[in-house]
Amino acid sequence: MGKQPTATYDSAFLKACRREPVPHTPVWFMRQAGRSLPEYRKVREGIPMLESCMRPELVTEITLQPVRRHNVDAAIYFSDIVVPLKAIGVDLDIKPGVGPVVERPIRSRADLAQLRDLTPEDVSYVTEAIGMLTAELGQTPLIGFAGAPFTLASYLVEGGPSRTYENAKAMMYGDPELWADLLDRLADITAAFLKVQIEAGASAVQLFDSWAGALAPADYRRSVLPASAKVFRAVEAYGVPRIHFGVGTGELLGLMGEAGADVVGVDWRVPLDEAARRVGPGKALQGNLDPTVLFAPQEAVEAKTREVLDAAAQLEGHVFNLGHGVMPSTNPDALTRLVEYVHTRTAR
Ligand SMILES: Cc1c2[nH]c(c1CCC(=O)O)Cc1[nH]c(c(CCC(=O)O)c1C)Cc1[nH]c(c(CCC(=O)O)c1C)Cc1[nH]c(c(C)c1CCC(=O)O)C2
Repeated sequence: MGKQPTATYDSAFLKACRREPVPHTPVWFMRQAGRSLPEYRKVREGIPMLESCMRPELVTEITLQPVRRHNVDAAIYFSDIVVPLKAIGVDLDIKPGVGPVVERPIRSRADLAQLRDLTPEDVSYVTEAIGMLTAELGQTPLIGFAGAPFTLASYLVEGGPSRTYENAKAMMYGDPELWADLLDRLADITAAFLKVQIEAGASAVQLFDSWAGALAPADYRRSVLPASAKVFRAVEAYGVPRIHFGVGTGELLGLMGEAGADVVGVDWRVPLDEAARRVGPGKALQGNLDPTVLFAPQEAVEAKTREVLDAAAQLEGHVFNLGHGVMPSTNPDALTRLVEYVHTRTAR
């Protein structure tokens, strides 16, 4: 990775991603901004989710809220995986309590016409917000992110959230050429969206392939990995760490690393020492406390956290996180205490 002469270069988070020695294990949480915070619910009142993603001042405030409150080692840009799709004109919305809903699902070759390339002008509010954010964040790194081609395709083909991905998988098995073209187009959009964030000042990027765990390894390798690898290759030259995360991906961890990640995110189902064996050398790991542990008393949270840290003891690089996003009903004080506990316990 190239050396970046930036204020964030020597942060514990970026050092851990680069597998260098750290003063303490860095911590951040997926979905650290959002409904678990009363200050978030207050500023979002009456503003639809997608609209709030397009207001740079609001994005800046929401992104900073968990950094102020929890003393986490990184901020994650407040947005959503469907923002770049909305920006190129796909008719979709985020329905409260449901998730992304697409007006005209992509089921045929003609439907691909909904997807054109993304230009920086389509998301000028992202460039503006990241400029404001990095000025405020100083030495705290900002993580940019995007949805991976498969997870985006799952919403576009199904038309909304799904448990089975039956339409997406039917296309993948039944019309592999259309599927490959769809994922390739999504790879270009995703890569362009990550480039905008890196050029605006993001210090790292995370590719969320949240639902890839629904796939068998052979299908992932054949029908999904090439598109995700294209995304990682497209941003390689920037030299910023690339994190690759999915849920239920125990059987895919090696392949998710192979796709081109520097850091592989692990959910709570596979202990980190076993995950390291599956991923192989040369990559850091991120994770992996079960987010529901935060509903248990502090002693139980600490005991489960020690299990994670013990399993991580021999890793080349470890970024502490939950195994998936913070649940909206989580007590935010439990998160603040968790950051403090990990920092104290791992201080070197
Ligand atoms: C699959 C996925 C989506 N969006 C995202 C993913 C991948 C991450 C994951 O695996 O959880 C990514 C995402 N979405 C959001 C963030 C915020 C950044 C952060 O982590 O703090 C991130 C990283 C904000 C959001 N994205 C969404 C919210 C809730 C909307 C609100 O606050 O009104 C937030 C804060 C909406 C959304 N958007 C999506 C879902 C499933 C939902 C939840 C629907 C609901 O329960 O209401 C799609």
